[in-house]
Amino acid sequence: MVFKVGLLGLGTVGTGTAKILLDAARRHPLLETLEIHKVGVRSLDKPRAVDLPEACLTTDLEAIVTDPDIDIVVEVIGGLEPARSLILEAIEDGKHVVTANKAVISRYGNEIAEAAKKAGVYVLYEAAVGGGIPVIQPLQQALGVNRIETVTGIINGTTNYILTRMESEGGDFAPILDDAQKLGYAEADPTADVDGLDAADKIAILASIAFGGKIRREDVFTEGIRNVSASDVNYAKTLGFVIKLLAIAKRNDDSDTTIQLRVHPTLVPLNHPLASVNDVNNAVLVEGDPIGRVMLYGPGAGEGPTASAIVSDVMAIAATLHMESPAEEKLPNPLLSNAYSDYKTISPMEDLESRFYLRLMVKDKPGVIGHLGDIFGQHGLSLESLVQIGLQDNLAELVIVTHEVKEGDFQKALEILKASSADVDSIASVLRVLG
Ligand SMILES: NC(=O)C1=CN([C@@H]2O[C@H](COP(=O)(O)OP(=O)(O)OC[C@H]3O[C@@H](n4cnc5c(N)ncnc54)[C@H](OP(=O)(O)O)[C@@H]3O)[C@@H](O)[C@H]2O)C=CC1
Ligand SMILES: N[C@@H](CC=O)C(=O)O
Ligand code: NA
Repeated sequence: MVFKVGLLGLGTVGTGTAKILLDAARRHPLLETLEIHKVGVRSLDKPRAVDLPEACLTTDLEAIVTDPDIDIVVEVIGGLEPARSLILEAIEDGKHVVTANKAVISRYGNEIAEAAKKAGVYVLYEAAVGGGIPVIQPLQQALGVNRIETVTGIINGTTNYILTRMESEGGDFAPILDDAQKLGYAEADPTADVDGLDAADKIAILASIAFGGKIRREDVFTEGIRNVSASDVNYAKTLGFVIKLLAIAKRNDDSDTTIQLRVHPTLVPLNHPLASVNDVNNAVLVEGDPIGRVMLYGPGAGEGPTASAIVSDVMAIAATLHMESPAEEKLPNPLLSNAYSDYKTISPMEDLESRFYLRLMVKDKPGVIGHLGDIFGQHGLSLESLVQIGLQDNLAELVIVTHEVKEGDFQKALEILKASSADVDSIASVLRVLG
């Protein structure tokens, strides 16, 4: 069974989406059931970073959303129009829709949801918030049993990238914004990022899901980062804070219907979990009852991460189509069942490479360190650092960190060390070092 995808847009996100769909190997087997049928763009002459049959490309986007062969429409052209109308037309034509368009979903999500319900199709938008981080689906499903109290997010990659570089390099945001645009993080009009509008779109979407109600987009209090200067960033640092553009949705304690909803630059204490979310990364901190705090963290923008979210939504729809197809009727949902036929081969531990931390007590006499060095050298083991920590009862405590070495070679060297009783009194501890 093959499901056909109509892709509207082949810019940053569209290109990433096409790359995944054209290279399904070693991904979820459902991706093998998906095929790009048509791709809608504005200009046919632009060079493209993906190889698609020329006949695939068209500037006639209406023809894609009404093409009877297409099952799923992916909208990644951005902007309000014609994106909104194309989504509605696709729905009316009985197609499922996947979109990354937070501007459209935050403003017209209710109209779109009504139309989708009437037509009996799905509209999914995981890519619209937090780029590649699964945020929408966890809020709807895995965290759905919780009574959500607060959703606090760093949900604009461009401004987080700018603020992080302002903090690490000093300087104002204009030249750094140029880099964010080149990296494909920023919106076509980066005002939406810098002035907090993009984050406001996203928190409106999250609040609606977290608190189970419609949100009027214009109700989100919004302040961007334009007025945050290099001096503010520096003073904040001196006081033990970092400045982040936070989007906050909070249920008022005494109310089931009233919530707070705002986006503004905020001084975040350095020990807060959101303080270490840097560069283009986003994070959404969810506080709920009974789960407590959960933080969803990862790349919030860019070609690959955003495409990952798009294709995961397409795959979720393919799973439902798969179950509805007459040949497969009564099969379980392929996303909820694991039926693997082959075992994976696990590499033997002795072949794995890692760095090691070693603490040992050695005799305090000349030539010991040279002898240890010989043993390590014979096993291809080079040292990153060696520190003598202290001396007591004629024993010196040495702490060693090795460079990467095969586990098997390290263990052989360790056996010889243990047996070198003339030099080594005892091995106090051996730990593996990450990275
Ligand atoms: N970039 C990112 O990191 C993220 C983006 N998003 C969202 O994804 C969507 C797409 O963003 P992005 O890929 O960055 O945008 P780009 O500007 O890179 O790409 C837009 C694409 O849509 C096509 N297009 C635009 N308008 C029309 C039109 N009227 N008719 C036909 N084709 C059109 C363009 O065609 P052509 O190539 O011919 O110019 C281009 O291929 C937006 O909604 C954005 O908010 C969400 C998360 C992250
Ligand atoms: N411009 C947005 C792109 C993803 O939504 C951002 O910078 O986060
Ligand atoms: Na996401």
